[in-house]
Amino acid sequence: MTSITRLDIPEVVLITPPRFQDSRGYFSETYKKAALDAAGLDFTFVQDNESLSTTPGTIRGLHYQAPPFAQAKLVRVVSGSIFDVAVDIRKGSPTYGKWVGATLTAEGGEQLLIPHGFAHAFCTLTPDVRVLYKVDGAYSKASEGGIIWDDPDVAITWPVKEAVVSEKDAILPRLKDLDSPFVYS
Ligand SMILES: Cc1cn([C@H]2C[C@H](O)[C@@H](COP(=O)(O)OP(=O)(O)O[C@H]3O[C@H](C)C(=O)[C@H](O)[C@H]3O)O2)c(=O)[nH]c1=O
Repeated sequence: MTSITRLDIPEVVLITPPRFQDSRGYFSETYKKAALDAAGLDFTFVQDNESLSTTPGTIRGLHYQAPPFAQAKLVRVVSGSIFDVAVDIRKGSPTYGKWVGATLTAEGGEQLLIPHGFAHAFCTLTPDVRVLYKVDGAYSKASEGGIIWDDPDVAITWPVKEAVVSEKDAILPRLKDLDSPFVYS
């Protein structure tokens, strides 16, 4: 049975599909639309992404795409482990600016479902981390936005003090300087 747990911001959901172990290893249905639909998680994913981060302490994000190119994401790890984070950036939300996170591991097969209206980032905890994630909207570079990973107002408790980030991510704005394109409803 797939384990489905809503986090403290309940729109963000931790999903752990079962693994069927035998003497060869294991088998797992890593994505099953019917299982998510049965839990009221109605998403139609249109693109699969993969990233490799070689150095522990790499942080990718905090990123989002603005509507009409907003992306929900279903994130999992196939090698290593990450601390995965979602920040609520829906104007008017009771949890605006708040974050939730979960540790996702290749060993455990945990997945995080992040809906529209959230900025997403992860920090790698091991070398050579491969992250796979489904998105329900195609890539739109022109629609990309973000928040700096160590925004003191968001105050994410990252497992690292110094991070490896891209040049693009190093100059992302603070939440207080962002006019979020998302509205809570
Ligand atoms: C996201 C994306 C990127 N690209 C190209 C654009 C660049 O030439 C190259 C690296 O892109 P970027 O530096 O934005 O990759 P990440 O820093 O891993 O960005 C991702 O990191 C955080 C965790 C996210 O949640 C988003 O999915 C995404 O923003 O891949 C594509 O061709 N298609 C895509 O969907």
